[in-house]
Amino acid sequence: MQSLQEKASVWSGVDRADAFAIDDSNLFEKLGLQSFINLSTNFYTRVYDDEEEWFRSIFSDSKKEDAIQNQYEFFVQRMGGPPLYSQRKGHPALIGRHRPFPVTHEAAERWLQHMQNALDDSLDIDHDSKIKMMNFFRHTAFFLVAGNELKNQNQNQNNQVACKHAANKPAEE
Ligand code: HEM
Repeated sequence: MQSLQEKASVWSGVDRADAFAIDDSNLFEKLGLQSFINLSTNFYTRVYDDEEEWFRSIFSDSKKEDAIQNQYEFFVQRMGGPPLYSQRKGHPALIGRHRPFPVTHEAAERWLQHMQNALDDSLDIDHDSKIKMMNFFRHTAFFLVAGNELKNQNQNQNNQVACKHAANKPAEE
């Protein structure tokens, strides 16, 4: 049986090495906190303004400011910065935390389109970092789609899947 990681690679078209090239250097040190805040603010402004109700409604139980903070704190800690997310909320457990949401192939593509547009707007992020981030986002998005399909196959399964998507990278590296 294909693992979630293998499905993520096939569906996203991004292999593991490219997905985790975010670990080849410390993107937090390179870009700084404000770039991550700007990116998540731009991204979620697009999401909450989406003309497609089916997509917008996935986020309707969350306050925009909370969603922005959750996202940039996770990105910061995953890309070499301090563990802001885990200090506040514990392990990211991305599959488990996305359990309530319909993370379909279609939703992943729309999420990624908003993120691509937000990155295109980001003058404070260099081209190489954008490519690395987008590969990580794309692979992770389809990792979540694979987790969503597993959930649908077995509603009672415990989805605590340990994975490199959520591993902390020490700030001093
Ligand atoms: C594939 C399409 C995706 C959909 C439909 C989706 C949907 C959602 C929704 C509805 C939330 C709740 C908003 C909040 O209260 O924070 C959320 C949270 C979150 N998402 Fe996603 N997401 C997707 C992809 C991703 C990807 C690719 C990542 C990481 C690279 C990610 C990381 C997170 C994080 C860290 C949170 C905060 C979780 C929490 O603290 O509860 N998501 N997502």
